Amino acid sequence: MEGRRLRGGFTTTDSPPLHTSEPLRRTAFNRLFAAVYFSAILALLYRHVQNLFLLSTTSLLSFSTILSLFISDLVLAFMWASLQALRMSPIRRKEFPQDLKQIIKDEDFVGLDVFICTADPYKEPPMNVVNTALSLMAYDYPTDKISIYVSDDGGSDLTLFAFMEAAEFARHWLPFCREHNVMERSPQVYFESNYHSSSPHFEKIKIMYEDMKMKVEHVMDKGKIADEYISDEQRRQVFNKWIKGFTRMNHPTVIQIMNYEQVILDKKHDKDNSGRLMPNLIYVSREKNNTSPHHFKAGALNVLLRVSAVMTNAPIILTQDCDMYSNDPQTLLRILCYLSDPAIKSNLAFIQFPQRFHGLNKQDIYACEYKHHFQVNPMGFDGLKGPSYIGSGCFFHRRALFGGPSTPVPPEIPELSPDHVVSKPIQSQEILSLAHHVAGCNYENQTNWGSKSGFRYGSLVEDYNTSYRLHCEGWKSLFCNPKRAAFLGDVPITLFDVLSQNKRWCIGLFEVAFSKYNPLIFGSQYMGVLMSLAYSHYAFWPIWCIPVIFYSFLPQLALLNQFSIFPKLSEPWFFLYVFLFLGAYGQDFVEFFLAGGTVRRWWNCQRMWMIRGLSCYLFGSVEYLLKSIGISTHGFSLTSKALDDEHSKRYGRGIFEFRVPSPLFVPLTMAAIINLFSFLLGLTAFMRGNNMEGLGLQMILIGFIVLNCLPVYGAIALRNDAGKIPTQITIISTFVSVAFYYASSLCF
Ligand SMILES: O=c1ccn([C@@H]2O[C@H](COP(=O)(O)OP(=O)(O)O[C@H]3O[C@H](CO)[C@@H](O)[C@H](O)[C@H]3O)[C@@H](O)[C@H]2O)c(=O)[nH]1
Ligand SMILES: [Mn+2]
Repeated sequence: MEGRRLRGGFTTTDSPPLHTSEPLRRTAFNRLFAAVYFSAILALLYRHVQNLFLLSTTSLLSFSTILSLFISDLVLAFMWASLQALRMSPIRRKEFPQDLKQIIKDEDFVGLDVFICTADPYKEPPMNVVNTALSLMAYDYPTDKISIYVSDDGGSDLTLFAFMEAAEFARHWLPFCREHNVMERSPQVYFESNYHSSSPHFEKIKIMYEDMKMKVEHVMDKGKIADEYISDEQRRQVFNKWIKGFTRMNHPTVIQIMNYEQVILDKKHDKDNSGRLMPNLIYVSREKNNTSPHHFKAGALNVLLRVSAVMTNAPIILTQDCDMYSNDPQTLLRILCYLSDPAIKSNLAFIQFPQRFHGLNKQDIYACEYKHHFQVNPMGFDGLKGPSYIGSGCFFHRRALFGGPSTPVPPEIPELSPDHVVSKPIQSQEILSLAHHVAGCNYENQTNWGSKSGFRYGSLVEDYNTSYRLHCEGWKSLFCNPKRAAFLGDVPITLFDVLSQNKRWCIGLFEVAFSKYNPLIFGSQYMGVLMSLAYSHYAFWPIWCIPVIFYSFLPQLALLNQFSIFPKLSEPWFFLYVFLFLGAYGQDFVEFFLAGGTVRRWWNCQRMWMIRGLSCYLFGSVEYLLKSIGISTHGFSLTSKALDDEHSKRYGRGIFEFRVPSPLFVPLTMAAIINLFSFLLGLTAFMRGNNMEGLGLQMILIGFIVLNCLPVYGAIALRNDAGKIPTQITIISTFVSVAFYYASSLCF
């Protein structure tokens, strides 16, 4: 494959290619560097083993110190080695949607069912969810081929109300976008952008939008729908379903097909104000009760999979988080470039777009862009069997969710089969009652849902888990990363939210790592060594906490006791350490930079890696452990997408927001304190002219960590705003640090 430009998407020999792929130029370097770096790792491990067993003067203390460093370095080595799988054959793809029209006709465009998940109207404001839906409805695509399904796990009449209003607005918004060739199809983004249309329609549509927004926000403020907003008997009947005892965890199924003119039209699609057909818009809140497991987002997606099968059964499905609006109306044309290529279509499970975000601050202080995870590593996966699914911005072949390419798993009723043709209008009674039936909370009992078909259960990272299992079944996937982001979403803007989100991922990843489907053992039999290594890299993500914690405390406590644990500056081994450090950080930087990153953002990214190591990787591992012995039951802690003015301002200025008195911050605060004190002590010893040769490497490491902790010092001592580290966290951390110091001085 190397060196050759792969062309695909031909239907006749002289038509232009619809997509190409080429290997990244750095591939050869990556392989060479991996060989060199691997030798260096072996040398380091050799040194540890030698120290462990061959030194005659080994005391218990130095033995356990060396052992700790050895374990840490083994973990680092494993994480490094598994990552190399993604550096072996990365590729970059390009598609040419402008040539599509020459090859396929409008009527050949495939049907698309869009799934949008939302789960809490207060953490995920309905106006945002509505904007996401509107942006997707307004794709440049035959509108009658699109159906939007909204899953509301919050079971909220407020969200439903917002969608009823949105349906009204959509009748005007869609033709407006077409006529004015609007690029920003999320109305919120469009009206906020500096662009001002001279069209008389502009003011009119803006007023309509503001009017809708005002109504929805009013309803949100009041927490209920005022009578004056219930315009007719039909709406009243819908909202009457929210009777006393209807809670988000306990309620019957609500399925509401939006009709754009508030009259039921017995046909497949409604029309917009210019007479064009409108996409279907369907609100689904699945049945819930306190006794049946609902499997969080995976459960919600499986309900949509079934409800949509009964109603429209489009062969392509787009899964979308409620904050991820469409930023490019042409995205569907891009995916058609792949779908129309018979050479890749047959075993292609999904096409994944990267998650990209709006509203990141300039330096991305919490490294929420996840550039490696969402943009760099998927290219590495793409050169193997394809990227993993990341929950949003992913186009599935419906068929891929029903067994392997050559081993189909038929659903329990024929109406759910991917080949089933829907012949009745979606408003018909039979369709509606079947849809309610398949959305019931006991429907999945004794079926393959969540195990052999649909989105897979058993992990809080249902996305990772599902694609892993699909790849094991023999499916492939591909990564599509156009210059203009296809989707843009929200990022959490407080450190606590970021770390809680990461903690959930850690628990979910461990749930896969320590299941019978462990990617190293099970995965390697079905996907090959490289894919299995790549998936393992993520499955074992939380074990980063082992080296991060050891390296944040051990050399520091040793230095406080004048104890040397690394080679002297004059020894050749010193250069090995320097090479290993610079090599890993250097390569990481180059990849980040080549993917369009800045130096500051990279710096923050490596800082966040350290912070995560000292918080969520550790707490996630502990929580996973407690969960597996039945002590805690961790649910899906939703990431808040609601913006608070004061937070937003500080975030915009790049200031860390701690605020919450959470134990998550204790190890980090301790590391900051201990590193600072050991650094100061080392510095004074150096000024006094003590011989520091044996402690040189320790000082360099500590200096690096202190630099990384600068925002933490500010948040402990120099700030007075509400976002600083809460005083009790500082006090606890100081006490524990002092205790650590005393304990260490007894040992060293
Ligand atoms: O019981 C639930 C819980 C969550 N969600 C939805 O799942 C989506 C993701 O939740 P969010 O709180 O935004 O989590 P993130 O950590 O930001 O999401 C990332 O990680 C998740 C796995 O943990 C993936 O599902 C997401 O697609 C991916 O963007 C949202 O649309 C939620 O409404 C549900 O529908 N039901
Ligand atoms: Mn999210």
